[in-house]
Amino acid sequence: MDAPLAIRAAGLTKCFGNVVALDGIHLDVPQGQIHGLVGPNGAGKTTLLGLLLGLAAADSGRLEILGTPVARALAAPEGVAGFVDGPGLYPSLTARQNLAALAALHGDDARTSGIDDALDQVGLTDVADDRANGFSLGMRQRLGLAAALLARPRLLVLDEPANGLDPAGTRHVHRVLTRLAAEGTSVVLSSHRMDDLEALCSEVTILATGRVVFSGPLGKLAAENRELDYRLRTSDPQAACRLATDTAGIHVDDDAGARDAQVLVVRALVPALDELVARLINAGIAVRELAPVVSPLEAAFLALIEPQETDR
Ligand SMILES: Nc1ncnc2c1ncn2[C@@H]1O[C@H](COP(=O)(O)OP(=O)(O)OP(=O)(O)O)[C@@H](O)[C@H]1O
Repeated sequence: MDAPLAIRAAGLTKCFGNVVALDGIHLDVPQGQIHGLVGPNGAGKTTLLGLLLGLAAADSGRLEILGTPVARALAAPEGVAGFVDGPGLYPSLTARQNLAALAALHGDDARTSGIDDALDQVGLTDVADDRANGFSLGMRQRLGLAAALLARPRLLVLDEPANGLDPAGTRHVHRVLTRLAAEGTSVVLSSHRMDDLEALCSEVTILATGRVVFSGPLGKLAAENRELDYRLRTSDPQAACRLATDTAGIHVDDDAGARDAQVLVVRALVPALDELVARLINAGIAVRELAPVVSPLEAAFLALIEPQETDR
C-alpha cells in the first residue's frame, strides 16, 4: 500500500503584484520521504516552502498538509516545523538559551528536556553556551535545525539547509534528516547543491519560473538524460584518442585534449561509451579512469532548465 501523503498540493498559484511566483503547482510528498526542491534563482522554491510553513496563503489551488486542508489563516500547520530565509534566532542568546526560549514560548516541558539531544544531533554540543551572534552561517543553520527538531515534526520544511555547511556539518545534517525520514517524518528541502540532493532525496521536484518541469525519482531524471561528457584516462592516450574518433556515436572534445594530453573528454550516450571501452580493452589499452564530467543529475537538471531560461 502507498504511504499516506504528508503534502498534497494541486494547482497552487501565488502572485506578488505582477510577478507570478507559483503558477499551478502540483506536489505530492508521501510520509517518510525526503523530497528535494531545485530550480534557478527566482523559480519559486522559497515561496512554495513558505506556503507549507503557513507563512503565506496561496492565491488559488488546494493544499493539504498531514491530512488537513490548509485554511487561509496564517499559522504553521500542526506537526510542521522548519524555516525559510535562514532560521530566526536571538543573536545575544547562547545556542542553548535560544532553544530554551523557543521551548518556553511553546510552554512545552518535553521540548526543554530535548535540548541537549537536539544540540548533540546537529553537532553543536561544544558550542552550546556560546552566543549565536558569533556563529557562522553553517552553525546558525544547524541551530535552526535543532530548533525544528525540538518540535518533533511530522513534516520538516527547510530552505537551503546546506548553505554554509562544512563537511562535518553536512554529515550531521544528513544523518539527522535520514534518521527522521526513517522514523516517518517527511522532509522537504530546497538546495542548489546536486551532491546534497543525490545523497539525501529519493524524489525531486524541479521548478522553473513558478512551474513544475519535473517531479519524480532521481533515477528517472538521470535516465531521461541525453549525451554526457566523460573524462577518460588510459594507459595510451594517443591510441585511445584514435580509437574514440573511429567509434560511432563518440565525439572527442579536442579543446580538452589540448589542455591535458593525458585525459580524453568524450561526449556520448552510454551504449557508444560501452562500445568504446570494449574496443580499448581489445586493443590492450587499460582504462584507468572513466567518469562523467558533471553528475548525470546535474546534466539532466541543466538540460531541463535551459529551455525555460531562454524563454524568459
Ligand atoms: N515578498 C515578495 N514580494 C515581491 N516579489 C516576491 C516576493 N517573494 C518572492 N517574490 C518573487 O517571486 C519569485 C519567486 O521567488 P522565490 O524567492 O520563491 O524564488 P526561489 O526559487 O526561492 O529563488 P532563490 O533560489 O533565489 O532563493 C521571484 O521573482 C521573486 O522576486
